[in-house]
Amino acid sequence: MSVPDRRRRVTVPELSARKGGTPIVSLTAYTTPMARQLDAHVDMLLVGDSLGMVLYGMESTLSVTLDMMIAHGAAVTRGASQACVVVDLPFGSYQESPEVAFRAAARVMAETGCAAVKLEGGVEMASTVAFLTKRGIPVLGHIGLTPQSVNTLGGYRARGRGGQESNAIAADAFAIADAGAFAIVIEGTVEPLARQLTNDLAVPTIGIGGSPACDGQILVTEDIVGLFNDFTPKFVKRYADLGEQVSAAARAYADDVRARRFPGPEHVFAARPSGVKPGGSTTE
Ligand SMILES: Nc1nc(=O)c2c([nH]1)NC[C@@H]1CN(c3ccc(C(=O)N[C@@H](CCC(=O)O)C(=O)O)cc3)CN21
Ligand SMILES: CC(C)C(=O)C(=O)O
Ligand SMILES: [Mg+2]
Repeated sequence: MSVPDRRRRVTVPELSARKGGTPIVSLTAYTTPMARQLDAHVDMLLVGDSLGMVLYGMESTLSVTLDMMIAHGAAVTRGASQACVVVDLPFGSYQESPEVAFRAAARVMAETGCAAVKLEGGVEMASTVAFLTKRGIPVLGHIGLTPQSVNTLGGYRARGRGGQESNAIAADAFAIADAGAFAIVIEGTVEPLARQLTNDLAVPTIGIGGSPACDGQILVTEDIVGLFNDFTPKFVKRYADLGEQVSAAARAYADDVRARRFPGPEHVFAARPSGVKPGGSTTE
């Protein structure tokens, strides 16, 4: 139960085929070094627009641009050779029309080398999901707590409490699945609804504050390793405290410099390199 044995990249159809099987394991990645660390351990890497909040200190995901997603998407595909890489379409790049969405998604696919895009929304986005999938762009759906709608939802609160909201989220899920999404992220949604949708949909569900019943799980990597501490959603489990380790390293380095313990002799370029043969030439 550690590193899956793979030589090649996980494909989108392979993710779809995991419905009801071994849970799909997914994490976010925004950079090459993090992608390299995660690649062997997960089935899918998501370049999430959460990078606006996690890497750039933005208040929400609404200010993230298509150029930012493309730069980080390309960085992640350079660091990953095994996991399926999916890139979020940012707010404003796809909501206007299927044609506008296709233009944005085609840039993402061509300029990052990712395998699929993710977009937020339900019934209102179904025609766009169909437009993209029919033209060769696999789409991962995202319903429930959709952070790009934080202003209409009124905050990052759990969804699906109450019959009307529950029915609306179910309609969203079926609309996106019927439109051809290869899987659907269910975020911040009460367990009974996430469980029912997982049972009723033919495509895999990937939960983030969904439920253990989902066909897979996803979290923001910085949340689980303690590198993002502005807020911690209830659905996050902490696996490491790298933020504390970074602080400790910086503190130790600062102490060393101030006490003149660093740099030591081993960190200094000598005037004459030590590897010179007697009487021989150097490569200087
Ligand atoms: N680092 C990070 N992790 C995420 O999971 C994440 C992002 N950023 N950015 C985009 C969205 C925003 N998300 C969020 C943000 C806050 C809460 C949160 O604080 N939820 C509270 C309840 C808040 C309320 O009731 O108003 C909780 O207890 O979970 C949840 C999800 C999920 N996504
Ligand atoms: C957490 C996931 C689902 C996401 O959309 C993001 O990271 O932006
Ligand atoms: Mg996102």
